[in-house]
Amino acid sequence: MEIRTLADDELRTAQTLFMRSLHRPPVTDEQWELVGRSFEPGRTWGAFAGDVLAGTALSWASKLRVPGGQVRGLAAVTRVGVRADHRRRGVLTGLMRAQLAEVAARGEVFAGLRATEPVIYGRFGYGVATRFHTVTVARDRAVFHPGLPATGEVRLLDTDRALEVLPDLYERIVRARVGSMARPDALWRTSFGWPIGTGHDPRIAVHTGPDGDEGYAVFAARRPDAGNATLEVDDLQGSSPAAVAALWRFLLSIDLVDEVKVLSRPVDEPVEAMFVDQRAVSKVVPMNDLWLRVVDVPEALAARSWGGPLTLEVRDALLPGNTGVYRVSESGVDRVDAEPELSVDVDVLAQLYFGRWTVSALAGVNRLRVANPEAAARADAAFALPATAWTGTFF
Ligand SMILES: CC(=O)SCCNC(=O)CCNC(=O)[C@H](O)C(C)(C)COP(=O)(O)OP(=O)(O)OC[C@H]1O[C@@H](n2cnc3c(N)ncnc32)[C@H](O)[C@@H]1OP(=O)(O)O
Repeated sequence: MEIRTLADDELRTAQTLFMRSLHRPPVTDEQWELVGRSFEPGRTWGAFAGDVLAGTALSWASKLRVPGGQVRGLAAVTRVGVRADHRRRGVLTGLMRAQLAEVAARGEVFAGLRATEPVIYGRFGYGVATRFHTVTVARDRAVFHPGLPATGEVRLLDTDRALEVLPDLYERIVRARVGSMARPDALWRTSFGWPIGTGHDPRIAVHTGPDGDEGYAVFAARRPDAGNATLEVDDLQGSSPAAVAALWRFLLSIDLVDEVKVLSRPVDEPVEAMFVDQRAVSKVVPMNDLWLRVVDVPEALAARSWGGPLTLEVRDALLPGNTGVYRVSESGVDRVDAEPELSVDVDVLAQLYFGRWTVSALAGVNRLRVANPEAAARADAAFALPATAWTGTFF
């Protein structure tokens, strides 16, 4: 099997392979006009069995905001697929190894992805780092609490104008949010259900408050055969609770709608508390958000804030340069020759990094090793975050 980055004239074959692997038809010529521009140079991998392209994976250059507020390079991995007649022969394994080496060579500290199936990526060192809630509100019960902020105005934008407004607005909104990622241009253009023949017809609402644009929602109506529609909101972002509330007010004011379903909200957002009758929130479904791979362990440890000192061992079979014992604290990170208080595999580090789990919780199910109960408490304090992380971007 030969594994190498693809040339420009091989990208459409790779796109077709990926679409087929998700049981979707190849892109049309018209769609390719758009999709063809969403590959970043030198970042699309192919695995060849003889002349046949058997598998592919790509990444986009992005950035991730870590605990404490610093940002570091993130390879946003997507369009992973292996031909149905070449599965379970190590094609993905070869692609993942090559891609991780590439990401490390680029100096990107993290790789991240959204997984179709949770069993695929743990073996390559990825772990679920953040979670989100899909929230559905029934319109007939949705009476807002009288104290809920009601500020500003909402206007609808067409797609072209939205592509000018939303990228900057998004970057401003997430500036303070730990776990958020920068959205590559390709993502805005292709992965947002923009009308590229999917039958999806998204509309865009922007909220303006006293200081200008403060939030937006991208939504589309799914109409059942009989009755009113469900408004499916693919993306809702606001710079403050007031901006988010204003967008909920707008979405729930739209006629011929039974319910509003927002795909991704932070797990600690008090949506129920917006309503007089909290049963207005008819469904909350917890989901995996970002699958994280720490590619450069010392840099990732140095970039984030710590709630206390800790001696931590990390084991990484695929990128063995990461394996070692680290002393972390607010004043920095050193490799040390010492007995660790906590030992983790690199996929477990990903699950601790943004506070998805506590060390004590994972010790209870043997996903890591702590030297003693006091060490578990110290490690909990070291990893603790003041606020829940949320990524909230699909790619
Ligand atoms: C970020 C994204 O783009 S997510 C999209 C991922 N793509 C898809 O889901 C499309 C459909 N699926 C596929 O194309 C392929 O089945 C892939 C990419 C998931 C796996 O590719 P393969 O080349 O078959 O994987 P590979 O042979 O390297 O498997 C490595 C190991 O993972 C296991 N594995 C891989 N996929 C799965 C799965 N879906 N379920 C269970 N085990 C799996 C294999 O059994 C193998 O384990 P083993 O070495 O113990 O036997």
